[in-house]
Amino acid sequence: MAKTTDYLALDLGAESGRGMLGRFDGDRLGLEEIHRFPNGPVRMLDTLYWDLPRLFDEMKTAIRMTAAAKASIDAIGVDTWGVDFGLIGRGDTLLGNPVHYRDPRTDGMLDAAFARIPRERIYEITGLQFLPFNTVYQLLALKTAGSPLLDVAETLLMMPDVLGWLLTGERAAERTDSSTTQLLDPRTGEWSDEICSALELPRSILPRLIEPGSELGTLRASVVEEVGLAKTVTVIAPPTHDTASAVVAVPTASATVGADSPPDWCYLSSGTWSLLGVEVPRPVVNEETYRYNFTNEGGVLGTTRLLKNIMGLWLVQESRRTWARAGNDLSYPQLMAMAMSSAPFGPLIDPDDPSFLSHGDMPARIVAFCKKTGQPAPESEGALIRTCLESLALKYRWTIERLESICRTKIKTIHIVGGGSQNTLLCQFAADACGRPVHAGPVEATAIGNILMQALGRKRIGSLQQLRAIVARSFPVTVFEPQNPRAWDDANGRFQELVKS
Ligand SMILES: C[C@H](O)[C@H](O)[C@@H](O)C(=O)CO
Repeated sequence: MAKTTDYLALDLGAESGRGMLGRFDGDRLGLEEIHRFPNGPVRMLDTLYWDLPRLFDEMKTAIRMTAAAKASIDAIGVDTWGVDFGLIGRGDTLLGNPVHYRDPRTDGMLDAAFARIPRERIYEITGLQFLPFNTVYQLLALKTAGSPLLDVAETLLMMPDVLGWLLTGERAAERTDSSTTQLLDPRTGEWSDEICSALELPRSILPRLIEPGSELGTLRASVVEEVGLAKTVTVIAPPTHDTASAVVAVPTASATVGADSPPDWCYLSSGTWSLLGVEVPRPVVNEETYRYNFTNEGGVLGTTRLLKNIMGLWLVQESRRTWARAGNDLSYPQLMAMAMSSAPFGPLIDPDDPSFLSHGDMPARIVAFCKKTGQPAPESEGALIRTCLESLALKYRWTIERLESICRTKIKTIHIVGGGSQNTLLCQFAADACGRPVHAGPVEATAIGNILMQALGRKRIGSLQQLRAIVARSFPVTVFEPQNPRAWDDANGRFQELVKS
């Protein structure tokens, strides 16, 4: 009888966090949700912050509940969304709460950076897509505002690394999340001195880099006591960028590590954001990836995630919040049913129009976009949600066609993983718009990738391929076959005009 080992994943997303207990018997993984908690910004004065003390407390609650469930945890791993960070000062002082990436402090910082080092040069070094909230522009905003924090900071720690430090006392930067900073050179694998000096950012605060799957440390004695554990537990740094953990858990049989043939599958990590890309054996940085603003984020075992950020279900989440604030509180199932029964192929939007990025009245912005592009506005909540989902599906097609051109390949299968893989309407639209089968699942891909990379780090799994076979044996996948291609081809013609303009 194979030995069963327990691992705890603390998986924090922009909308919610969870403690997931994974039971691995060497062949299959069982998953149990121990604790789920909401997440979201806290506005103080004019800044949007993350509520770090509450998030850490929720993580301790998850560990306490796991201990109470008598699970003998072999290791714990923390993952979160990318780009955001905390600053640590002398004597292990946390210098304030991390700021939320949708905070407008980075407005104008891209241009401010390009005035000091050419846009092309930043891309040449980092291979990272230009997004206003990349860590480098958040640091430049602090510098430009003359914030005292940069003067007294000893160490910058990305969100998962801050939480790892609070658990263990160790300061280190796990590579996958560090790759979302636009300060890392994926070829040298090191922080870029050139970008730091061009922007006059303190290179010294960037900590040592560690690989996904490596040991970070053990729980502090004070944490062990507070959560009621009998003994300390090892903390492994999984792929701490949630998207990286999700990509690990894609149940594909195709190998990348050591493969010379280009990928014939793509992944879409679907949630607040839609992260659509392919797994490649090395960074792809060229004129085409630059023109279409593709990114090279760090993967596991030497792989690279060549992908694009697409605005995602944030469009639906923020519309729902706007209507709820106005007293029209509609649930997601209600909104999906209303969208389903709305007329197909009404107005379309470019989901990545900058006007959709920050918090606020999303329905009004979508109506404004339609007016600006000479289209009638959606006439109901259902029609507006349908506009969002159809437009997302068409942006997936736009992205896949460019990935095929960049990688000289044909993508045969779309793997949709994460919470958004439960959105059957969007999964079907994605299959239809892209004319390729969608394999949806697993839902908890991030926690699964986090847990199985802990097991790999503990030498209980020998390869990424073996890991993915375990996922395929342990979790269901729903297949959506493409339908109605003609109608989507017509809509795609309209959409291409929109994204061009
Ligand atoms: C800012 C986003 O959080 C980031 O680009 C994305 O990769 C992510 O982390 C999604 O959870």
